[in-house]
Amino acid sequence: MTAVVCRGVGASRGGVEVLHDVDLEIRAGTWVSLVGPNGSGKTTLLHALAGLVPATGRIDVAGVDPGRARRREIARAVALMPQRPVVPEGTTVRELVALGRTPHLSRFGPSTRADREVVDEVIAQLDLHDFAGRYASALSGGELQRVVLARALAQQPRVLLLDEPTSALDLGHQQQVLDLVDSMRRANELTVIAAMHDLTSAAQYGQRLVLLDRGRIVADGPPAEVLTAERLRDVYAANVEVLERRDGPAVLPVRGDGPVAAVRSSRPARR
Ligand SMILES: Nc1ncnc2c1ncn2[C@@H]1O[C@H](COP(=O)(O)OP(=O)(O)OP(=O)(O)O)[C@@H](O)[C@H]1O
Repeated sequence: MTAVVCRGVGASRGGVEVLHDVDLEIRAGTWVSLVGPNGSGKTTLLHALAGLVPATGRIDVAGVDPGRARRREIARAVALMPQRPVVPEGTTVRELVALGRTPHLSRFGPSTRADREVVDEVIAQLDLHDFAGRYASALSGGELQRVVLARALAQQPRVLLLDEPTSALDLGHQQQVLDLVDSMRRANELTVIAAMHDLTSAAQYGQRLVLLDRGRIVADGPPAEVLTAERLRDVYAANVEVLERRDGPAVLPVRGDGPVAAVRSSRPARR
């Protein structure tokens, strides 16, 4: 089953078109890692999928057109874990996570026991017990990132959009969070689209990598095909070595004498 379709999608920010002619078709239950340099349009694409920025072309996310559907309908299909979460002052961690249930509540109705169980479960899964009663605004960046992921998971979406989900996390929490999302993907046929800067993690968790450059998709396929040293030099202006490993390619930055010097690869570069 197809979970996400984009046909000729474009989007503008501040009056400038920053996303051009994006075509994507994603099967339900797939993890797609969205990669690309700063400003290449990853956040804009995620926001277009979540109906937060207007887009041209056609978008279908779990049967919903995010440009036309009501917020509540969109929020039942898609959850976004934003790069820069906004936390209402005076909200506890538990209250913030419980906000994820809002699209499922009957209008003005109270939460049900099932809603509270979902909240309890994600709090346990993300090890947030000790924080549950604290104000979210008083958490560290990494703690807040886990809380915001918990809110997105409590939403029980069919498509989960993650915008740099581990940027503030230590190594252990990075693995914990990515493994948890992956286990939910497998268990519930959840579709995951994650903008990630760490290309090795992006390749480890994504069955498919979509590489954006200046608002266009320039490569789309299995990680080992997308991540070549030559392509990364072209797109990122970076010196890297791409190592072939059992669980996917690993991208190792190589110190050069200047920008894009001496690019080497452990296998022939492809484009
Ligand atoms: N609110 C805005 N107003 C004007 N321009 C914007 C706005 N938001 C983003 N842009 C511009 O749109 C382009 C795409 O930005 P976007 O945030 O989608 O990139 P990104 O790939 O997510 O970048 P990063 O990796 O740095 O998070 C950039 O040139 C950015 O400066």
